[in-house]
Amino acid sequence: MKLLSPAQTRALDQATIRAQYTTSTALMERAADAVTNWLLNELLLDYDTEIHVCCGPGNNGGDGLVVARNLHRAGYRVHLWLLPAARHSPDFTHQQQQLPAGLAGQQISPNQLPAIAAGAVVVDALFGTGLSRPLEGAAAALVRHINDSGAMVVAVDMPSGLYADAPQPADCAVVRADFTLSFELPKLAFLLPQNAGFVGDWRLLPIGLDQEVIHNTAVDRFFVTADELRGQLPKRPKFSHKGTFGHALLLAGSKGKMGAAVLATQACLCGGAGLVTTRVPAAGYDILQISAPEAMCLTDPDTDCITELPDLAPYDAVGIGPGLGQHDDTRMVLRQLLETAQVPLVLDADALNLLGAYPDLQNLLPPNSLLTPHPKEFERLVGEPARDDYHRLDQLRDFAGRTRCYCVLKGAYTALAAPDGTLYFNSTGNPGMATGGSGDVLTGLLLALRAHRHLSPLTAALLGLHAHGRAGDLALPHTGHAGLLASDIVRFIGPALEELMG
Ligand SMILES: NC(=O)C1=CN([C@@H]2O[C@H](COP(=O)(O)OP(=O)(O)OC[C@H]3O[C@@H](n4cnc5c(N)ncnc54)[C@H](OP(=O)(O)O)[C@@H]3O)[C@@H](O)[C@H]2O)[C@H](O)CC1
Ligand SMILES: [K+]
Repeated sequence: MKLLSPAQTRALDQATIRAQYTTSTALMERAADAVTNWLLNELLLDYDTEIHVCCGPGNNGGDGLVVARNLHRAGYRVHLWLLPAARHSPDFTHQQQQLPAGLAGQQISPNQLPAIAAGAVVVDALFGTGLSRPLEGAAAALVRHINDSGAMVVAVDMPSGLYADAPQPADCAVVRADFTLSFELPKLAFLLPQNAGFVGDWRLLPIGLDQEVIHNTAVDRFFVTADELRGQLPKRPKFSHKGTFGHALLLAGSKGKMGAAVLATQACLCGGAGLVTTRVPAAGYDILQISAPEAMCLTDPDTDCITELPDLAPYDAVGIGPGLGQHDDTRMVLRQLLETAQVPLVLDADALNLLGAYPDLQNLLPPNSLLTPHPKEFERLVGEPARDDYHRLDQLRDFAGRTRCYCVLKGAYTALAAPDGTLYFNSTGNPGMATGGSGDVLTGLLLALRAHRHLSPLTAALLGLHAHGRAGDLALPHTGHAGLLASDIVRFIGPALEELMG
């Protein structure tokens, strides 16, 4: 799915109106009907609940007027509150004229705010994608009042006060919604941790916006759904053999962190690599052979860390990092790998920390390498803390462009930046996956997909990120959030990949 800017969203509305020979009022009614239906069918409003619909001066407010009218007609207890404004949008004015006699909107002011009981529902239709500056005066006072009320808050399109794709100054008033009901496509703001408390759970309501226009709108950021990935993992041909799916080499493990090597190895096996060889320090030999008998084990001469790079000739892809440690000799192995590798690389954990501590190594990164930092590792990699989540995305793009690599930023809605600066956000996963070893599993899975001979670097990365989160989602009913372990993710990699197969 494309993540459009507010200007692109406006253009899409207009194009839809032209393409479908409809009017902006009719489109507004579609949007408002979708919100009304969601409130009735998903929130299961009951007739005793007090519903406060708060409307701003633009089309977001217009949506609210129609929702209020719909609910009033259906017999619900609706209170309608309007913000004072010098100008209203034409559609707002039109909808205001359509209000039934029993539903008069009352204007609020900073000293006259509505009484909102904790058991009430607030429909926030103050501002949507047309927000042009931070909220002040009556709007800010009403938003703070709503946030303090304890009522259930449902935001129409956007939580009011939040920008769709840019940071707002600290301390400005933003609605803290329980649910945000957005039309057709998500907004970038919904995917960033700093906005989670404002957006709440978000849902997309289809309103029949023109698909051809969406298709023709150029964007450089996407929210990647299962529908878009399904079929992209080639089916295994009947006469395939283990050589068909590549031979992966993993360099992982150090004293006390051999489990990371095990998890990444298991994930690589479950990710479908034809053969997996794992290089571990000598002390890891028994551990790996017992816990991953399907993999081959190459031991390093050193007991506790990796000090020598094996011959790379047999391998189709190399992964390095899980549990690796940052010993000087290990760093030399990393340098040698970056200098000599002719096959795809996946770099994680301590390999990234070494790249951060010795930035000259970054110049050696072969193009199309895949790096998988979490935000702290990413900060070490770029050597500068991000001002906010938007700035971090800029840094991610810059890094991918500068190194000509694919760089992941792990988290809820894990982001991937491609060398051309395009951003892709993953749609799967759950908070139970924030657990030790989860990243090692991702590395192993991505390594398997990079060893696959028929996947582009981008497709391999997107499939891997999706399948990793989906495996966690499939494990969740069996484990619960707290009980979800990295090894549970491994168990469900196979079923998650099966869903994506052509
Ligand atoms: N396809 C769709 O997504 C559809 C969306 N719809 C709904 O329309 C809104 C967008 O409507 P728009 O009128 O463009 O914008 P808003 O309603 O968000 O607000 C614009 C008005 O608010 C004023 N404004 C902006 N910022 C502030 C502020 N901080 N304080 C006070 N007033 C503010 C703005 O005035 P300007 O001075 O900036 O001109 C406008 O008057 C979208 O979010 C959906 O809810 C359609 O209904 C259907 C299709
Ligand atoms: K809103």
